[in-house]
Amino acid sequence: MANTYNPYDNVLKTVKDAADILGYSESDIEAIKYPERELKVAIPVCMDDGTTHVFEGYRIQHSTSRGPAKGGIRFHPAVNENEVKALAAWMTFKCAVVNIPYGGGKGGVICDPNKLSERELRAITRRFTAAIAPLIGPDQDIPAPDVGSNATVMGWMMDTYSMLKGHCVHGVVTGKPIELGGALGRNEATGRGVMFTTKNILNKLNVPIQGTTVAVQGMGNVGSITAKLLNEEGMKVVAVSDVSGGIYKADGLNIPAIIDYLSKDRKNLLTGYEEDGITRITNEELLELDVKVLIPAALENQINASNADRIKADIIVEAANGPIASEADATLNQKGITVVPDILSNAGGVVVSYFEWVQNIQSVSWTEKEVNEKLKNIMDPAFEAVWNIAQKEHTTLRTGAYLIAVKRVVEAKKARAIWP
Ligand SMILES: NC(=O)C1=CN([C@@H]2O[C@H](COP(=O)(O)OP(=O)(O)OC[C@H]3O[C@@H](n4cnc5c(N)ncnc54)[C@H](O)[C@@H]3O)[C@@H](O)[C@H]2O)C=CC1
Ligand SMILES: O=C(O)CCC(=O)C(=O)O
Repeated sequence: MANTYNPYDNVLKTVKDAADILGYSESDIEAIKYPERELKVAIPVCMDDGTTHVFEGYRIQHSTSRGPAKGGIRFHPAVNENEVKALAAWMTFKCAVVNIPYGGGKGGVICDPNKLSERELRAITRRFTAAIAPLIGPDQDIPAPDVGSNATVMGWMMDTYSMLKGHCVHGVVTGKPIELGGALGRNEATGRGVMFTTKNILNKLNVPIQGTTVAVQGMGNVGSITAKLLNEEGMKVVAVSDVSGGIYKADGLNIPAIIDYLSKDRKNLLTGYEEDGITRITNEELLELDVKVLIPAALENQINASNADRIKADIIVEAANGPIASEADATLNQKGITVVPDILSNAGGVVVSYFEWVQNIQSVSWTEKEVNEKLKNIMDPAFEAVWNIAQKEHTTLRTGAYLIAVKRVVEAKKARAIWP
């Protein structure tokens, strides 16, 4: 990743493009250029070897205009302030485009979970939760899983926060273990939303679902569930990858076998996975494969000025947040590649997080079938609305999504009369 890359600049540029089409003035959008609150914390942890290591963490609330801040917690070595700011802002616009009553926030700790013992990870999580406790809460800011964190981590966060409050607070985090009030279907929700979105775009472009080739970058929560569900729908997943590299098979990979392999290894790495007929490829090669659908489901800035002109997929469904840098968007557009933007295609996770929070607050529980149906009932109309506005305004789907989202956020700010 180039040192000069600042994903927050990407967000601001996209917001400005949409605001210009909407006819908003600089004053109208001034406030959404700045995160409302940023907290940087030091997290001292006693490591297994007895030494003390101080980790750095962040919780940033981009906006609470439409509701409490909402967004995941990332544990990754590349976490930095600009990244968390961008991730928080993307949450604001994601919640707006699917019209759920949240603003946007995000958190992160600079660490590599693959190099930590479970005890060390738990100690980081507990100390981090205590440090950001003044900012979070069911009515203020509700964390959830993101890269490097998961339901187990959310369980530790909920426990730590509840200890500080002196009573059980289910609604402080979502994506929790089912035993602690986690929503059925949350673990699969982001991938399921990506699957709905992929089917929607294929339908719009008159591309058959059966046998259509897909490559998925990243085989974590989002990528692996996406690959699984698309495979079950009859698409041919020919390539997948993770941080250790990728694998390719023209006839289609055995996705259930790959997921089974990954589930047996705590570090979740594809290294060592064997299947007849596979070729090992790099992540760069995966992105440049001649497939119908490319699904980046790992990190930001994977497609940028250095490789955009080599992308051969016809459709890119962004499952990761910010996988395409702004400067690459224009190149992809000129090449006739259709991009379905992150704030729409990966919104399934936060939508089911919203369902989890609603269930927690009301002390009720919905079946997985109910959750999945309600998710589809939000994702499909949101896709349709973005598609329609992009057609009407002759814009990309990304600009279309921001036309809807920016308008909702700006109008909410105006309705609250935040400025005199
Ligand atoms: N977990 C969720 O519910 C949601 C996640 N997202 C986004 O989806 C993306 C993936 O998140 P998760 O699947 O939750 O994370 P995860 O931690 O479960 O998986 C991340 C995957 O990316 C791979 N990876 C890491 N660095 C890589 C690199 N340099 N090149 C290729 N692969 C690499 C990892 O090996 C792993 O397979 C992120 O952008 C996240 O913000 C978006 C919406 C919701
Ligand atoms: O489920 C959530 O609240 C947020 C998930 C997330 O971090 C994201 O959509 O990027």
